[in-house]
Amino acid sequence: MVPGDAILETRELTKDFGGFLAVKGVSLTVRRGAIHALIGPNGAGKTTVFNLLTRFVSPTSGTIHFEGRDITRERPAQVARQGLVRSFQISAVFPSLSALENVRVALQRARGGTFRFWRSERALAELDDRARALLAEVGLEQKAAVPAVELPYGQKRALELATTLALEPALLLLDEPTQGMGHEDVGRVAELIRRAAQRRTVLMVEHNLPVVAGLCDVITVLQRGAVLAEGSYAEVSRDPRVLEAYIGAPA
Ligand SMILES: Nc1ncnc2c1ncn2[C@@H]1O[C@H](COP(=O)(O)OP(=O)(O)OP(=O)(O)O)[C@@H](O)[C@H]1O
Repeated sequence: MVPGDAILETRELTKDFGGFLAVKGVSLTVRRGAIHALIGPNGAGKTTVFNLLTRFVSPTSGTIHFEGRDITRERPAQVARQGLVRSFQISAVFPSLSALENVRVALQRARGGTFRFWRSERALAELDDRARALLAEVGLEQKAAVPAVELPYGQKRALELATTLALEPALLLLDEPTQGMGHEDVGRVAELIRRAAQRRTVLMVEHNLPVVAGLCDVITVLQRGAVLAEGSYAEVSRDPRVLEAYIGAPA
């Protein structure tokens, strides 16, 4: 997908935690269809930006527009319903349920609002096609019957991704999707993100720079709460200010 119009725009987004400016005037444009990374040294404000976007935290000043609509003061659930969804925001994996059951529950929540225990087996079975399609999308079609607790770590993360995709995000926020993974799982998850991004926009916080280099169209570098640089990986990785922020010395 060629990145297009802006799906998300922040203007001068600022968060003051009792005198400490964790986010300072961040104006960020995420283009439709892009895989956009937010990187930066520890404490740069990446998580706070995510919390502002999902409305877990209210900005001190500035605005957030999603799909052209001002969501600056909306509630997290409203924002999620409009399609701005953070992985693990709503979905949680139930360990004793099978992979398929987990995705079915996520689909029910997305469609029905509340978890309706009284739904018949037959009604649940109707969700199976969609649930199986989502499992296939994350490469777990052979694991449908396996209880989530028995899946290895990388597959559990893939299942979490499937339960998030059940919410039909237009913009998927991923918070360090490869954190804590071994080399093999990192490659697999990167491939899953690439696939998921074929029909969606992705904004991710990621510390693994080779993953960012291989996956992301646009990279915004934050430092001390402000945007330091933005561009392709090739551009930002040779920017002396970025090198200095990461290495702590001029290039
Ligand atoms: N609720 C809070 N109250 C006060 N300070 C906070 C709060 N949340 C975050 N901060 C501070 O804001 C700064 C930015 O934190 P944030 O977690 O957004 O950075 P980050 O870029 O996500 O870092 P990391 O890569 O380590 O996760 C840090 O100095 C942090 O201590």
